[in-house]
Amino acid sequence: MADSDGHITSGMILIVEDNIPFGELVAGTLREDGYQCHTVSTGAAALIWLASHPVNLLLLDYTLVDMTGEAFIAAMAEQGSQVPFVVVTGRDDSNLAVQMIKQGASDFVVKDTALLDRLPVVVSRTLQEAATMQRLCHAEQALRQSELRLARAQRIARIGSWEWDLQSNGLYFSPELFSILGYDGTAPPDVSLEWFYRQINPSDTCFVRKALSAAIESGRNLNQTFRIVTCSGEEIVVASQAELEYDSDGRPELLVGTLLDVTDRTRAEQEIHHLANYDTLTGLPNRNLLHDRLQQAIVQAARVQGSVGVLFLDLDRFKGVNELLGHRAGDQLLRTVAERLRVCVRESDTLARAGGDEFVIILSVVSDEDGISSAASKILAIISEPFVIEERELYLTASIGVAVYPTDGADVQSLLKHADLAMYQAKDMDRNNFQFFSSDLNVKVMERMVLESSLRRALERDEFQLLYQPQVDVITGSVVGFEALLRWHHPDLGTISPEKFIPLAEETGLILSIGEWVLRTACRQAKIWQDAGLRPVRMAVNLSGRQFRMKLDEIVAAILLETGFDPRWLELELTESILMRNASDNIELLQALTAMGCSLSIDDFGTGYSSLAYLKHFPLERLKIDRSFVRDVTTNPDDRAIAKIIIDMAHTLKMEVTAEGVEEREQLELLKRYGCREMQGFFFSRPVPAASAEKLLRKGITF
Ligand SMILES: Nc1nc2c(ncn2[C@@H]2O[C@@H]3COP(=O)(O)O[C@H]4[C@@H](O)[C@H](n5cnc6c(=O)[nH]c(N)nc65)O[C@@H]4COP(=O)(O)O[C@H]3[C@H]2O)c(=O)[nH]1
Repeated sequence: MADSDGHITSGMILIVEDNIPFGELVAGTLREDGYQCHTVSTGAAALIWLASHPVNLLLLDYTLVDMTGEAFIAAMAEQGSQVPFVVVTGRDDSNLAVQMIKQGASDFVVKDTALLDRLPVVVSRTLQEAATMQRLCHAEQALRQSELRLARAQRIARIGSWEWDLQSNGLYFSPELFSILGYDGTAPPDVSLEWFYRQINPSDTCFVRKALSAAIESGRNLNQTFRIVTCSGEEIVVASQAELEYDSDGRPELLVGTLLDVTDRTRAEQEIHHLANYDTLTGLPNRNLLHDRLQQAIVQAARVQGSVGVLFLDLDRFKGVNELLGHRAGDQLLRTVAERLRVCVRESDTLARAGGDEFVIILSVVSDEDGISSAASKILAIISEPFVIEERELYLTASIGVAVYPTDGADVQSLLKHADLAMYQAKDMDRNNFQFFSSDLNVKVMERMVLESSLRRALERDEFQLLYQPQVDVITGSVVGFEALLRWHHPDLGTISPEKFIPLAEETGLILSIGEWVLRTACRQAKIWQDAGLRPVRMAVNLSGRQFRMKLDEIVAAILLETGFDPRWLELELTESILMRNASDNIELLQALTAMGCSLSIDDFGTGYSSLAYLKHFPLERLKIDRSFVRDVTTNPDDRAIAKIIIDMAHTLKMEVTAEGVEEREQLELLKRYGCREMQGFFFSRPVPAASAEKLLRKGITF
């Protein structure tokens, strides 16, 4: 506690005085001022009291009966007591005073007539000084601790720190910074700025110098990454950040910075960049980088009104080589082809592997078609030279399609597509030749050919993805199932809708392998969710007509076995037309599927020509009302009537019913009133990737 003048007027004072009446007199005076006091008459009693009580100040009579003042002070220090003390002595002896202060006394008072008047001031001042000392001590301790913590954190994070005193040009490096520079066991040198510049990779020195000057001139923070050669000769990459501090006149005084070893991170970034942009087999740019380079070439050509030639090369009958000699030989052949092609292109051109046995060459800024023709002829000639693979001589040819910017396309996509189309024409013309794209080509036929050829490769290139659209019980509000919907991410054409490629997949028979992939992926995903402890829900998978005819039950059984998915959660969606085609033959297959435990539903119900009489012969569990009826159900009386009939009919046949394509609350309310309990549509959620579908399943859908 302090009085109005700021004097400390509380605390426990131990008075050591062999003259007991005098000791009590002193205690009484100090008590009047608010202190607590305890009086002892010997040094030994004082030491015992000190050891067991909190004491803020000691008033020590220098001449004790049992020991000298000097011996008492030594004993006090020995027992670890740091209580401040004021010495009271009968003599006014300045030598003694100095000696006492040297021994640690805070003050010195003479036992004379004015003592009792002076004592409260001396006590208060001593307590105040002691409190200040204690605060200082704590602050120093905290500072030391925080410095230690910072040093530890810097050591763990491998962050070095530095300071450059701009006025004296002195440089300070932290121990961690020396350690980054390789001076771990060795003595660090006397650092100077010039010495530091010599540690930097010479190619980077210039910009580091410039960056430091710029930071000082502009006052902006420094943020630079550069290479350093450590004292063991190893090259590392470091990132340095610094900021300027100013003196009281506002002049730059200090540049304070950190330095971090980012070698591992930089290498990982370079590796990721390489993996994302280069083909691992041949080391050539991949499609990703090809797109970037073509874009750059277009921009450059546009600037000078020049042209760009895009050559799309496909090896003829490469598949046969692969099958005959195996994949290892196939890979070796592709690497050799890449090496040969590399020789044919200039530094400014780009040679990329577009996937499989396809390569693309960008001839940037070409003058005319003759230049492109001679490049293409050179390529064909170099490919037709014999290859020796695994001690076998092989002969290969290639077909090349050419598209030219700007005549055949103004952007990356159309140029690649047209070069691809022209390549198909070259293949048609008995291979081993090149063709320029011509807009007279039957584009529709060609486009189909391109689509078909890339569809053939889509599975092996992992270009398919399943999205999942939730099916919701509108009474309870919970997700009761998902419909798996297929997407094709074409590398050039972007995402292609299933409505566009499923018919083609059907015609070409590719739907069998694609459909199997869909079934396997959907079952595997649903099993992953179940294994993760999520509530089991239905997984609905679309089937196409062609799949329906090909031993579907065996395929489904094999996939269920492989994935371990319980068939009672699998629903197979068939369209009306599939069902009604060879209706009687289908019944057997449908029965085999339901015997396995799967359920069946009719998709897009209402759009086909289902015979109601027949419907009841099929082991169907669910009807899905087509979204074309749902769309206008609130406005079109006919659609409303159809929707109502379908719902009633489903119930009569003891079937479940799901409305598809619900986009608005009004549609939901109306269909719910008609007795439709399960719905699906954008109103609840669009089809989403697996991770988002999982979130919907965990958190539910609010509507
Ligand atoms: N306007 C509107 N549309 C909605 C709404 N809710 C859902 N849809 C869309 O409606 C389609 C429902 O699938 P579907 O009738 O089986 O129709 C499917 C199905 O017949 C076929 N399909 C999709 N995936 C596969 C598959 O894996 N195999 C087979 N064979 N066919 C598939 O492609 C069709 C189209 O599929 P998607 O483009 O994914 O289109 C999906 C879905 O995105 C909505 O509220 N409004």
